[in-house]
Amino acid sequence: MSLGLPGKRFNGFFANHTSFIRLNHYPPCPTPDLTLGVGRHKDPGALTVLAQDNVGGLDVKRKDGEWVRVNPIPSSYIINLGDCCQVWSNDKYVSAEHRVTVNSKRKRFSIPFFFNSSNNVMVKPIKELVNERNPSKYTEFNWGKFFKTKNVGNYNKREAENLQIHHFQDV
Ligand SMILES: O=C(O)CCC(=O)C(=O)O
Ligand SMILES: [Fe+2]
Repeated sequence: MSLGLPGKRFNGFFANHTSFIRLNHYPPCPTPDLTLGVGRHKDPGALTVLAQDNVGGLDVKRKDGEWVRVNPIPSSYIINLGDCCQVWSNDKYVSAEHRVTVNSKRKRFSIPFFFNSSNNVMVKPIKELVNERNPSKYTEFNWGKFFKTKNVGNYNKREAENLQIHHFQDV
C-alpha cells in the first residue's frame, strides 16, 4: 500500500505460494573469525519473518557497505524484504544483504519464515509503477526457476557470487 497500490494487488502472486519455514541451529564455533554461520546473501522471495533467540549473530549490510549487528529484541520478529519486492517495486524498496556470524561460546537458534510467491509467477516491476519517467529496470524472470537455480549456489560461505536479481537488471 505504501507503493500507492490497492491492498490486494499482490494477492494473485500467492495463489499457490511456495512459502516455507527453516529451523537454523548454529553450534558454538571456536574460531568464529574463520567461518560464517550463513554466508552473505539476500533472501530471494517476497518477505521473510524471522524469529531469533537472544544470542545474536545476524548482521545486515548498510548502504555505506558496513556490516551492523541486528541485536535481538525479546518477543519481536525481524521482517526482511526479499528480492521479489525489490523487483516488483522497481527498486523503490531494496532487499537487504545479510549474513550470520557464529558465536564461540553459545549455540544459536533462529526460525525464518520465507513468504514466497507461486512457482509460475513471472517477476517484473508492477506495471502501475513504471512509466516513461520511471521505466522498468528489470527483465522479467520466473520465480520457480530463479529460486531453484539460486538455491544451488546460495549460502556459500565464501565471496563467490551466484544468480542474483541484478542479472535481470537492464543497464
Ligand atoms: O539465522 C538468521 O538470523 C538468519 C538466517 C538467514 O538469513 C536465512 O536462513 O536466510
Ligand atoms: Fe536470509
